[in-house]
Amino acid sequence: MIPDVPPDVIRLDEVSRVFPTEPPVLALSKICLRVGQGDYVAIVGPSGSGKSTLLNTLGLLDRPTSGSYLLDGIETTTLRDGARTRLRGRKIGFIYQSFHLLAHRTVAENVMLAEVYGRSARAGREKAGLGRPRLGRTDRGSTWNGPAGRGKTGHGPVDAPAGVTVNGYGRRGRRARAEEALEKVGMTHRLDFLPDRLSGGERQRMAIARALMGGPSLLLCDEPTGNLDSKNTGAVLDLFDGLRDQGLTLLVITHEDAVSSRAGRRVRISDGVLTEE
Ligand SMILES: Nc1ncnc2c1ncn2[C@@H]1O[C@H](COP(=O)(O)OP(=O)(O)OP(=O)(O)O)[C@@H](O)[C@H]1O
Repeated sequence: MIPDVPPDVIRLDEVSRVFPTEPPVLALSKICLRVGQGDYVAIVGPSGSGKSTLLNTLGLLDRPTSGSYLLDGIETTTLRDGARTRLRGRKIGFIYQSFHLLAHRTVAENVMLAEVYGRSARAGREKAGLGRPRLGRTDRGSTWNGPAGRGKTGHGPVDAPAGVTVNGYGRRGRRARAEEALEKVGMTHRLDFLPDRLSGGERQRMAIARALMGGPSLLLCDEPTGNLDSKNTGAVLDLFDGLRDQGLTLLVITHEDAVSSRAGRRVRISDGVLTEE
């Protein structure tokens, strides 16, 4: 009998992305890439080589011009926006260099909000045709107001009384899931702190907890240690090792050898062409 082999988490076949500028830019050129469950892959390459375009494509924030992208065995290139957004919400967590935290929300609330708004905020960006996510926009409150909104009273999804559901999720369950995610990153002692009371390393750990909400199978990280000193970089990399050991798949864009040397695999992009190192 043939054993059941799980599909690759990521399978790209001849994926190209051309930006239709004048002249057009070939940002990704016939990229083939297979990444299995629990793989930890560093993406390196010079500025302008296509790293962010690749990450946006993998994160279903951008569509290839041609080629096939299977995520957990699902062909994504032919999915409609709504289906892509739901798939992204279920399977993918994002971590960025700047932590993109809401300044007036506590640690626990920031993490809880990821579950409430994650889908709609990302959908909004995609619909608006915004390539690389710039979450500073959401920090200013434009997108994060979401379907339930937040009046002047501050009464919004996070504040909703226990038992009231927002977007189909109960507040109490959301709080419990946020605490669980924060426990994974060693942040339960800071649940009710505001982000400005946290160190850089703590902020990034909180952002990692936020990315873990919803139980993604894939973490996409864009220079996750770019704002951290070497001690905090080490702590984040230890966390990544632990997540990989639990079966998460990680792809990390990085310029830092300290980071890429911890990954099991390194791929390089030059002028949109990907090669294994
Ligand atoms: N929306 C866009 N329209 C036109 N060209 C674009 C667009 N986004 C990216 N590009 C071009 O595509 C190429 C790849 O860009 P990308 O941002 O993916 O590079 P990168 O490797 O992430 O660079 P960096 O390390 O500086 O962030 C570059 O030549 C860039 O100018």
